[in-house]
Amino acid sequence: MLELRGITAGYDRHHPVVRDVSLRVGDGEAVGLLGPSGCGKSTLAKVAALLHRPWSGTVHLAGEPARGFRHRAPREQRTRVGVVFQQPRLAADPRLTLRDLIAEPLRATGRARAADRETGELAAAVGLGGGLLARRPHEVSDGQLQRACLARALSLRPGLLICDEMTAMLDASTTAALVAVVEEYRRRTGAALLAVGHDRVLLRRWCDRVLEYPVTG
Ligand SMILES: Nc1ncnc2c1ncn2[C@@H]1O[C@H](COP(=O)(O)OP(=O)(O)OP(=O)(O)O)[C@@H](O)[C@H]1O
Repeated sequence: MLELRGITAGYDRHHPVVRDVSLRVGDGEAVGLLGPSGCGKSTLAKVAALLHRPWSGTVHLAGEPARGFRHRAPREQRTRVGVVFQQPRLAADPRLTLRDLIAEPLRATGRARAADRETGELAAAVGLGGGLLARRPHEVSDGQLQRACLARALSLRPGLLICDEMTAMLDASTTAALVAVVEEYRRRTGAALLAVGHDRVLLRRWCDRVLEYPVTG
């Protein structure tokens, strides 16, 4: 589903933060990526989600080479990947209600009717009560906001879900609930998972395979 070959990436021309990394996530497979803080895991996750252009190397999604990154990534490739980041308050637009946050990708892809119908179902699937959907990010807890971000990431039914330290800020019961939602989604759709994090025990329990940074295959 995802193949990264020889990825080198960074933010300042002279200091790559990811150096020649290769990694493969097969169809339906769950791969964990462990590594110390600052080693470049999130940067690699952004490259895999087509949100950051690597300096060199190739990204294949569902067998096709990436045809662009960031705003140049074609929609049909971008929507194959759902991403949930560590800090929902940085990822979520503070002006949107949780309902609009979840519905936005469906509306943006011309499915406004489906958005009206499916937003409640997506919210229920991640354990968000309907009463919370009219609230904005500052009016809910981190756990509730992260549930909304997960519902949004699943809204376009991606074949690959990338969870970049999705549960790092959450307590044990919310972590277990969100992992269960991802598991149920994967069971139903056969989607693949790339889970990035520091929690070795969680990643070992959650994933078919756990890679340690630096990874080469
Ligand atoms: N947008 C950015 N602009 C400049 N430098 C950045 C940017 N994002 C990350 N970096 C730098 O790139 C390096 C790798 O960061 P990255 O977030 O990929 O690491 P990480 O392994 O995910 O860390 P953590 O586990 O702490 O989240 C760090 O030195 C960081 O300061």
